[in-house]
Amino acid sequence: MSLFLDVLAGKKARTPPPIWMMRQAGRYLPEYREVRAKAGSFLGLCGNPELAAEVTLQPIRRFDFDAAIIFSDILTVIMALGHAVTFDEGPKLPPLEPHREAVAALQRDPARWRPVLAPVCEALALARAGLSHDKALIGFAGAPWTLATYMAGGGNDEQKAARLWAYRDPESFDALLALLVDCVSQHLIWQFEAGAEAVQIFDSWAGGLPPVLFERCVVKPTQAIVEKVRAAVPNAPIIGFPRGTGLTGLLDYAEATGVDGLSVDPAIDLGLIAAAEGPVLQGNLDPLALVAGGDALRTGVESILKATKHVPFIFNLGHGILPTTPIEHVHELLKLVRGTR
Ligand SMILES: Cc1c2[nH]c(c1CCC(=O)O)Cc1[nH]c(c(CCC(=O)O)c1C)Cc1[nH]c(c(CCC(=O)O)c1C)Cc1[nH]c(c(C)c1CCC(=O)O)C2
Repeated sequence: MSLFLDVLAGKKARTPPPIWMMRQAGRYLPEYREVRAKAGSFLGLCGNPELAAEVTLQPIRRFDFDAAIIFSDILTVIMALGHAVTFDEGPKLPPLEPHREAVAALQRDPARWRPVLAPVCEALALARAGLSHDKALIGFAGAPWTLATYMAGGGNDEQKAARLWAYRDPESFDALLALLVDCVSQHLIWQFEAGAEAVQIFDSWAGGLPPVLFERCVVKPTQAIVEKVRAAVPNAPIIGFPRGTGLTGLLDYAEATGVDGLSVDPAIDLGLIAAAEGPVLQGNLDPLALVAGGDALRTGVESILKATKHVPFIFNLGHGILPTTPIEHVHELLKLVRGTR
């Protein structure tokens, strides 16, 4: 079994810990930029299984990370529901009308989701075939709340449109979340069937919600996904990443959803959360400390390793790697985490 899966199964602390990075296939790598140019567009790259598998493997070849994450995007699920998604310096979606009719018009037949999501599964099979057995392959999906924030009209604006919709018309917003729970669960199950050995659920906009909305829109839908996926794939290893929730939100989420792993954002004191009995921890270096390098990187890594010395732990960033990250800093990070290995 790979070091990553062994630790995620909660067996024990390992020194050095397994390491991978969110968004590890991306624009900071020249070989990624080359394939991306060949594909023509980001969505073209996501929809081409050979090229998607190739960029999935690039960071493993270059850095020998312990896990590969399949190259795709969380917004593919929205496309499977029949809602338009384009990318132009970030995602651009026409806002879904906050009414029952608009939700009812979305595609709810799994047979119609399948052709849109199949390239992800084909890429997973190709990537798994290209990985050695000591490396794990991670699938992923966006969480219903974060996907709904993009559908309602933008994520990075305190999620105003989605929050207003959730307050003003709870019935249709909950129907949207329920549909997203079904499609995300099915997508994750298909990914396991195609060769994923663990999955991560990205809830990038889980932070800043009042407790009632956090419970209703983040915790409950994620709990339902974990249940559905485990019903189809017994013991499926699942990592949750509810970003920006603070310590108590994170602990509530972990306990209620039953995820195996918790990806922790940079604002959380890992020492405090390591002291609480909970899921396997993953995280949480500030991506900007990796951009900066030097002392910021060294002290950041040291404090994370010290805080997690006695608990099962997976080293990662606290959010995705930034396109401006110097490649030498990633090598330096690996040296700091792995010593001379
Ligand atoms: C919110 C979100 C999205 N996508 C994702 C999230 C959740 C994580 C997070 O909070 O960052 C998740 C994601 N996006 C991508 C992956 C691939 C796997 C990985 O390496 O982690 C994953 C796991 C590729 C990508 N997704 C995107 C890129 C850049 C596209 C390019 O090559 O031009 C990549 C490599 C585009 C994307 N996709 C999305 C945005 C906001 C953007 C634009 C921002 C940006 O350009 O970095 C939506």
